[in-house]
Order: sequence, then structure tokens, then C-alpha cells
Amino acid sequence: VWKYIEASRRHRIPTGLKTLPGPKGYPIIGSIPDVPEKNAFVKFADWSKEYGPIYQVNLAGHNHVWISSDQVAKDLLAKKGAIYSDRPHIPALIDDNRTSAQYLPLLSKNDGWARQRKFANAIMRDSEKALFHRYPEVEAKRMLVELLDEPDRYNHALESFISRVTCRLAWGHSDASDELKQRARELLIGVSPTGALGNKLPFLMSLPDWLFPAKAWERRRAATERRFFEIMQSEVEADVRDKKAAPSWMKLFLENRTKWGFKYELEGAYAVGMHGIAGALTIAAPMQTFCLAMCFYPQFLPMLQEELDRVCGDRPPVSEDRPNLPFLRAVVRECLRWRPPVPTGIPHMLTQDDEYNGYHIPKGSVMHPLEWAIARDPTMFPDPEAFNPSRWVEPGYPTYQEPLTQYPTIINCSQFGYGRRTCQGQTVADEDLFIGIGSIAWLFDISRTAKDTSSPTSEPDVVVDPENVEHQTIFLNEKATISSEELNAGVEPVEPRLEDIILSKYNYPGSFPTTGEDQPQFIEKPKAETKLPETIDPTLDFSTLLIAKPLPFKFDLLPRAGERAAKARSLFNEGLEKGDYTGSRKFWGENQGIHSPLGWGKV
Ligand code: HEM
Repeated sequence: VWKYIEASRRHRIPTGLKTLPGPKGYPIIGSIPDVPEKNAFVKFADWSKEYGPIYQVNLAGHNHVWISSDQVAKDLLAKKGAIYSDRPHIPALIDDNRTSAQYLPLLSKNDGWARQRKFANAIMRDSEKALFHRYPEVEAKRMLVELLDEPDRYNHALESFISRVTCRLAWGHSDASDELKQRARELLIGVSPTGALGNKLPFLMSLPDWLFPAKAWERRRAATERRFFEIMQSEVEADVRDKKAAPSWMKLFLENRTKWGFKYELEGAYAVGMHGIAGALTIAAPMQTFCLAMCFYPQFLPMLQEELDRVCGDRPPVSEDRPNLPFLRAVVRECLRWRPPVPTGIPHMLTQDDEYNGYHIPKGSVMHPLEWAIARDPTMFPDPEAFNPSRWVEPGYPTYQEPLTQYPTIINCSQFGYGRRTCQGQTVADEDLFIGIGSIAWLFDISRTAKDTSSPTSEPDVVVDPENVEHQTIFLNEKATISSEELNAGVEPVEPRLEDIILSKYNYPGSFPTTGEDQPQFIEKPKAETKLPETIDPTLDFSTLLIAKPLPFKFDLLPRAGERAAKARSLFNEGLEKGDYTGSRKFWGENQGIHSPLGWGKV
């Protein structure tokens, strides 16, 4: 109540200025009941059609300003970056995100943010110069074989690809990629408005752990993360000492430790770990969007494959092919536009009263560049709801830009935010998506499954040939699995993980036995409900956390004709023999935290 009174007082408007338009909402809670949990960004975009490109909404006493125009976002968040570059408090985290110097994207505009941003620029420049040490190309080979072997776990393979590349970039190897995914997933729950309960009802965070189990969950999450970062740092320290450390951000930090001016013992461990986490999930979302787009806009895959065949022939794409693959870059760019991975944007906070076009914007307002709406401006993107990569490569479209050896590119596109807080992982995302999506399109045909009855409009695009044994054996996202870390993201006891079984498949050094009593048992969980009510657009069935990705769906993933599948396998086997690949390591053993009465709580 006090917050509400305070907010009303703050909202006194200086003479001559108007208050921003926006929905009225209810006393105290404001418009919270009007914002759906699922696809909230669509609701905020609808409001922008009613109230204009900048409007405000009261959410539980906080003033939230939504911007749905690229120009307005640039005018405020970029040009007036001096006052629009702070971050709001995230109540569900145990340590104050603004001052704890743990998570760069969430820090206030303070010294910790400045020094970590400088560090981030340096590590990103270094990786880019070294073509990301070819990690994306190495891991794409493993991903292709996993997709061939288990297409029904496609989302797991895509997420693992991203997580393994990021894990290598961060610490020089992929052993911790499953743990990294789990860390990323848990932090995403902790920071998402639709995730941890403490973000919806912040006052609960002042209760003791035993009265509010979600707080105990967060305490355990934060402690596990700290321990994980600590272990990763000390292992690379040992590898550097033994002169066997592969190139990584951590190695770079350790080689010049004092240069960055970090202020506490583990700040370097967090600065590297945070980038690992930031990369581990974000980039997988557009890869899954790519599969969705190919199912519903089948005309573009043959165009992409024609380009790949012409330029790359009998091998998947590599970094040097970039200038010669404009249509691949267009597809990547269009995936980000059509379904922005962070559709609500990451909020900035305004640190002093401001005015814009006669409107008053009060200090403390939480500013949201609504990426979803910005990406659907019909003057910039004609027919914005359609997935159309041609808009980037055909003259006549407002987004067309030359030279095509450089454009289209995702670098500096609006989906990465604005001003001083723009995303620092753009080049990593660019390389992963270029290599990852390019490799999938090189090897696979993707289409809506012949069996799919989830949508009344779903005419199959490809009918599986019943005579073709290979096609029948590689059947086809039947389980529509969700990845195990999603099932186990702190809301349920940890069980032996799917990964444990997969590990044994490829004979990695030190991998799990395939037979005998030690073999882990996977207990089948109920399948994810993927059938949509008929009225919902099946291309809009997305997860609800801050990073939105398509929920698992059924589709056909068939190797293209010719030698490509055999080639993909031989490339992977060559890598296996060279020792390029290792299995995934378990960090905590079974039953982590379950036996503690305060252990895993519902979030
Ligand atoms: C497709 C993938 C990605 C998308 C869509 C994305 C999107 C974003 C967005 C919207 C922001 C907020 C910008 C703002 O506040 O105005 C952001 C910030 C950030 N991103 Fe990314 N990101 C992606 C990948 C990555 C990767 C791979 C990394 C690192 C390896 C990364 C590191 C960061 C960091 C450190 C910030 C915070 C910058 C700051 O607050 O000063 N991102 N990203």
C-alpha cells in the first residue's frame, strides 16, 4: 500500500506536461490481472496499438513504460543513455542484483558494471578474432549425428550444441555443458517475472526460508552456482599451470588477472560464468524457431539448400563461407525478427524525471523496449507476421541493404537491445546461428509431420515414404521430448538424467558403461502436452520465461538424399578419434538437495 501511495505521489506531473497514456488498472495491483502469463508480449503489443508507441502501465505500484518503436527506443535508451541505463531490482534473487557484481546484465550502472563490460568487450573481441576457436564447427558435427540418431530429442541436441560451444568458449572444454544448461535454466527462473514467485509477490522474500520454500530454492541455486563457478575457475587454473588449457575466456582472465581491476575473490569466476550462462540458452531459441519456420513456410528451405549446395558442396558450412551465404544470413536474421528470443526485452531503469514529446516520464520508471512489437513495424517489415527471409536479400524491401557479402547481419539489430546496455554476445550468437542453422539445413529436410493432427490447417508437406526403411527407422519427434533439465529445473527431485544414457552411446573417453548394474535408469516422465487448442496459432506456442522458445513440437527431420548423412557421421567419427569430444560430467551426484527439508521447493 505504501508503495502505491508513494508511486501516486511520484506521478505528480510537472506543469505543461501530460501523463503517458496507458490502461487504468485496479487499485494497488494495477494492471497485473490483465497481463496473461502466456505470451504477455502479445498483450503489451496490443496495448501499443491502443495507446501508441510509448505508454505506461502500473504493475503493483511500479511504473512500467513500454516502447514499441525503434525510433522512440533509440531517442530515449540510446541518445539519453546517461539516465536510461540503470536496471531494476529483481526481488526473487538472494543477493541484490544491482550491486552484487555477479551478473553483468543485471547490474546497476555502477563501477562493477563498467569494469565487467570492459572485460566482456575484451573477451568477445579475442574470440571473434580467433573465429571462436572453431568451437561452433566442431560441435555442429556432434549435433548433426545426435539429430540423425535421435530426432525426437531435437531440442535437446540444439540446446546441447549451444551449451557445449559456450562451455568451450568459457572454460576451454565441453564437459560441464549439461551443468551449465542447468545453471542457466535456474537463473532464468530466478530472474523471470513469470518464473520465481518472489518476483510476483516480492514481500514473500522477507519471510524465513521455512515459510517460503521458493526462497530456500533460490538460496540453494545461488550457492550451487557459486560452487560451480569456483570449481570451473580452479580447474582452468590447474590446466594453465600444466600448460594444457585450451583457449577460453577464463584462460584469458587468468593470464592477466590484475588487469581487470576485479574487486572480490570470485568476480572473475562470475564474469566468465555469467557469459557462459548468457550464451547457454538464448541462442538455442532461434535454432528451435528455425525448425518451426521451416515447417510452416516450406518454400524457403529449398532456397537455402540450393545456396548451401552451391557454396559448400559436400561439407557443412564453415566460418569462411559467411560472405557467400547471404540467404543463410537472411534466414538467421528473419528467425530473430519473426520470433525475438527476448520478446519483452530486458528492462532499463530511468534514474531521473524526464520528458518526451510533451509527456512526463517519472524517475524510477522501468523501461521496456518491446522487441516483439519493434520487430513488427509494418513500415519497416511489410506483412510483419509472415516469416519471409527474402525481405533481407531482395531489392525493394525496406530492409534490403548492400553489399550482400556483409548484409544481412544480426549484428546491431534491435533484438539485442539499446544504448549502453546492448548485448555483448552478438558475435557469438551470430557465429553459432550461422554454423548451427547452416549445418542443419545442409543435412536435413524439415517439414510438418505427416502424422501431425495438432492443427486443423496442418496439411503434411512431405509424406513419409512407407517403402523407405531408413525414413521409417528415423521416426520423427514422436515423443516431442522436453529436455531433462527443463523437467528437473528445481521443481522436482533430480532423477538420473537422460544425458547419462546418451553419454555412453558415442564412446567418449570416460563415458558411462552401456551395460551392467551401473547403467543409469531413466524413469519415463509424462510427455509434455503439445497439442494446442484449435484456436491458437501453432507457431506461437512458446515458453513463458524471459527467453521465449517454441515448446517442443512434432515435425519430420529427414536426412537429405545422397551421401550427406554418411559424411556427417564420418566427420564426427574423425573428431572422436582425435579426442575432440568428451562426455558430460555430473557435478553433484544423485539426489542433490532433495533430502534437505528446505532443499528443492516449488518456485
Ligand atoms: C540470440 C542470442 C541473444 C539475444 C537475442 C540476446 C539479447 C540480449 C538483450 C535484449 C539484452 C539487453 C540489452 C538492453 O538492455 O538493452 C542483452 C544483454 C546482454 N547480453 Fe545478450 N543476447 C543473446 C546472446 C548473448 C550471448 C551469447 C552472450 C554472451 C556470451 C550475451 C551476453 C549479454 C550481456 C553480457 C548483456 C548485458 C549487457 C549490459 O547489461 O551491459 N548475450 N542480450
